[in-house]
Amino acid sequence: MTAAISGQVWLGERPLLRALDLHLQPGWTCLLGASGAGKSTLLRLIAGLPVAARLDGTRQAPERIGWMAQGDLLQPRLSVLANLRLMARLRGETLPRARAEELLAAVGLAGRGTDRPETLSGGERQRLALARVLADDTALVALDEPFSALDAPTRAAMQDLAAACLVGKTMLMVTHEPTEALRLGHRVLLLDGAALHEIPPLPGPRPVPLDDPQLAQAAAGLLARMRAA
Ligand SMILES: Nc1ncnc2c1ncn2[C@@H]1O[C@H](COP(=O)(O)OP(=O)(O)OP(=O)(O)O)[C@@H](O)[C@H]1O
Repeated sequence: MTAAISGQVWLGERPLLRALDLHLQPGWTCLLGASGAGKSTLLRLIAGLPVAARLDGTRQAPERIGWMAQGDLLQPRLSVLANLRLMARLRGETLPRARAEELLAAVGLAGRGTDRPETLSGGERQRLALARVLADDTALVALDEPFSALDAPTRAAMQDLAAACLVGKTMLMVTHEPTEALRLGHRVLLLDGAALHEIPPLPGPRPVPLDDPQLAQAAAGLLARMRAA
């Protein structure tokens, strides 16, 4: 087990989660739910980030956690390479240049090291954000709708790339997209009625191929369940 959180989560007098008992294992756990249900709050609680809500319970998580969100948090004045090496620099460490170049190549950004973030497309910026997560090399990676601003083909490509690059780590990802949750999720959770509900994952390796005949049907079923929630 990489991380765990249990107890109750309260937003003032309103319970966001009543009998929370979540244990995260290596692989992808995808978290869905209606807007305002508390997905980002739960993710941030696990990541140890500030939230408006209060946890009455316990949290167990690694000291350092990777973070990837819709906003890529790139520093506009720094080059691609410098952005990639920034986190290590802030910790007083050095990410060797050869390793940084290797990571850029792994995410399809070979040769872009001296470019500025403004010259990257939305998909390329998220590739760089993924490389930064890989550079951090944390056991747990929290992802808050990281691909939701991307067009459909770029989004699918990022799902494939993230699944390939993050093998062996523990990922908790908030998403609004049932297909994305089912493609990546070894475990799929729906937050509804202040409780987490297990959605049966699809069989086979991750990511589930886009043309898997079971994917569209399962995604339609999950969407219907989300609409009824
Ligand atoms: N800074 C804050 N101050 C007060 N209430 C907040 C704050 N941040 C979130 N909330 C409230 O906490 C509840 C859960 O918010 P949260 O962002 O976790 O939901 P979510 O499921 O991630 O929603 P979405 O899918 O729209 O991002 C919501 O009712 C929201 O209004």
